[in-house]
Amino acid sequence: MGRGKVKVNFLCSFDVVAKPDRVLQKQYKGKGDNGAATTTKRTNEWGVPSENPKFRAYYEAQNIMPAAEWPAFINSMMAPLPTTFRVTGSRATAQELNELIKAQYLPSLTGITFEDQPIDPPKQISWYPQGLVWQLNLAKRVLRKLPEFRAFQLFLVYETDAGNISRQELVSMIPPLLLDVQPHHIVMDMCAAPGSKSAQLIEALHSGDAESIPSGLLVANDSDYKRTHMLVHQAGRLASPALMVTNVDASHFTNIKVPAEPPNTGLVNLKFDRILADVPCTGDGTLRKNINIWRDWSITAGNGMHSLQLRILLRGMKMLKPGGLIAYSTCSLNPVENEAVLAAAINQSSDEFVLADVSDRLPGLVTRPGMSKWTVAIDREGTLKDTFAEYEEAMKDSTDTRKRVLESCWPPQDVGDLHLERAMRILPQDQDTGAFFVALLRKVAKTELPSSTAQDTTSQKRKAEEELDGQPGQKRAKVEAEEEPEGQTGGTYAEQPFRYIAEDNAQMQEGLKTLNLLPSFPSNLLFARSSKAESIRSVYLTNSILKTILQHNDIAKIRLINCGTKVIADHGTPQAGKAFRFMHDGVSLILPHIKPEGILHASTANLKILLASYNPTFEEQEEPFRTALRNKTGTSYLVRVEPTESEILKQPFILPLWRAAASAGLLLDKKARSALSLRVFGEDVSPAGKDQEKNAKEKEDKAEEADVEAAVAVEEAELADLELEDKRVDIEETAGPERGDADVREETAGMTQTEISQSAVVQGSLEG
Ligand SMILES: C[S@@+](CC[C@H](N)C(=O)[O-])C[C@H]1O[C@@H](n2cnc3c(N)ncnc32)[C@H](O)[C@@H]1O
Repeated sequence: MGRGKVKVNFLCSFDVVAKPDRVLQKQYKGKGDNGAATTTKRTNEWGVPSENPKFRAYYEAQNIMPAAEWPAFINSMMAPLPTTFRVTGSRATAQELNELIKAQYLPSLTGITFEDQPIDPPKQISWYPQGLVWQLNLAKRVLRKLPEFRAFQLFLVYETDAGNISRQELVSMIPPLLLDVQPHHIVMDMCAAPGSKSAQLIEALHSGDAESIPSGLLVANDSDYKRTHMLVHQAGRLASPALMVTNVDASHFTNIKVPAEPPNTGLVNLKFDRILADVPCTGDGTLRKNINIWRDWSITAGNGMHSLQLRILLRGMKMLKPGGLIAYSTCSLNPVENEAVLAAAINQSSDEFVLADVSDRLPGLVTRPGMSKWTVAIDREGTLKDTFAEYEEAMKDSTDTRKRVLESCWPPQDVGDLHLERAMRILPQDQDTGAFFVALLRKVAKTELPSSTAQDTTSQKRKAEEELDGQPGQKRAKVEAEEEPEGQTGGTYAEQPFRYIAEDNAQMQEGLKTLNLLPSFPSNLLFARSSKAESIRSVYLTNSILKTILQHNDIAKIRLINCGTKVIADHGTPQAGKAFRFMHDGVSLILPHIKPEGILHASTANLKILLASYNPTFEEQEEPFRTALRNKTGTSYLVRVEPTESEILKQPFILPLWRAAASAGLLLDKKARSALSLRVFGEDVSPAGKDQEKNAKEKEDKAEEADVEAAVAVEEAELADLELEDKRVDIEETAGPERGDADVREETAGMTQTEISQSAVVQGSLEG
């Protein structure tokens, strides 16, 4: 149901239903921090009412925290969320950027005050590995007024645009960390868009040697077609030959086929080492940024999400290898979307799954244990039932044929055995974050299973499947269908084909020769996206498992949207023939396979010239780079710059270069160019940066002109006033004092000339 359609009158009183039903029966008047009733409506900084009586009553009934903590909880939920950002990329470059933040920006952001209040500098998050995450808690209004913070903000914007920094909610960073992904892991992100967690998972896959291609894989899936394209954009920043993006309903994720391990033959279903099920949810943990939830929150919405969440988790569990890990997470506080889903999934899994104890994994992160007791709202009025039996009893005479609440929404009888306390709920007041829920399930190896388990579970499983389907008669067919689910999304699949390029393809061979690539370059792993085999424009590189998958699966069935990294593109013309050039995204993949003559060496002075204009001539460059450029005959090279003068920047920059007859330019998009310039030279020397500066200068000049005009206007007005005063003096001498120039002078005392001018302009515009 779209959020916009939820209609909740949050000032209504709840119906009082006769006992023994427990009903949320408060006539809500709002509660002050001391719990006393008050009629004041809370509003947050946006002026939006930020209390919802049903929300509070429901969660008070759930006991999600001790009653004494409600004031702190509500206060946190009403406050704007601090900005958190994560330094991304390969280990060495991320560490370097982090050092830059510490050495170059942090000192200037420390010890600052605003209106006599101390301003906190960005804070490094202790529990995030290598300290790569920072939290900044500063109102925009204040930020705008502090030049040091504005400079830092500019740096963040540039590096974010260039894909080196990712703004991401702090709590959302937890599930990928718990999964502990290694470069050889086969990983799936079932509900991946917009992709911040996928980006973390890709980084983990690439956590080995920066230049080596991971042997593992990330399948990043989302059922929403448009959102998969957001995902491509986000993951594209961390372009990986081990990434594929798909667009299916995760609860029916189609089995991906791969050849069986020898000596077996034929195809088998690909099984995963790690799966993330960051499922769709009601999202009430995101109240701090999605303020409309205060108004739209519905007491039964969680029940509505439960079934899909459970089906997605169960499908993930089925695709996991024994010994593998699956993280389940939501940004909802509701136990029906959290503990209830976990309990039902564990109980339907033949003792194959256990909740992992991850309490010591992220030292410093404050979490609350998962709950083993909760209650379920069975109608919009907020009638609560503690057990399914009570619910059935209440419903026995009901003629209401609408969808019933599933039994799995309630705690199961064996809830005490499931170790739900190992799940983690994160509350906003603990570390100034959004609210979140996460748990890690481990699929036990077959050898760990008790022998009796297999039989007991078939009947349990049937019952659960029957419940999820809602129609006992249809149970069989559905169970069979689940063995070989069809990917479902609705909508046709009309993506360009993914066509691997034959190794003897003459165009490709010719093109590769001009690029100075070594025979070790995996040209067998290159594909082009086009319906015609002969049309090769953009060339993508994948790893071998991705190639195997593409060769053995119907890509329309897995609804493949994107995969691999664009490494080379053709910029030739039909007349001149192919002219391949390197793409920035693929440089680290090319580097191990390029001959020394394919790399040009440049100084930071050369780099500055390359950044400052798109195609500087050879003549503009300093030696020895100028001669090196002159002596080359090809068009596509990598340029290596050692930032030797820098204390912090130690990693060489390797950038793609296009060499024309008398000029050579970097193949970098505007944003990457600006970010690199700011990072190395402390200013944006790029053409875009200059334009921006020019625009800013023009604005300043205009403002100055306006100031001058206004000053002239003030002078003229003053002259007029003087004339007036002269006249007034004449009159006063006969008629006594009036509000005159002295009052104006008093009002403007202490104002600068510009302020006076501005006040004149404002005054003018008000009047005029
Ligand atoms: C909580 S968001 C995921 C956020 C994402 N993991 C991230 O960190 O950027 C849930 C996602 O699930 C997707 N979704 C909803 N129903 C789905 C389904 N049946 N199968 C797969 N994805 C689904 C939504 O389109 C949405 O993008």
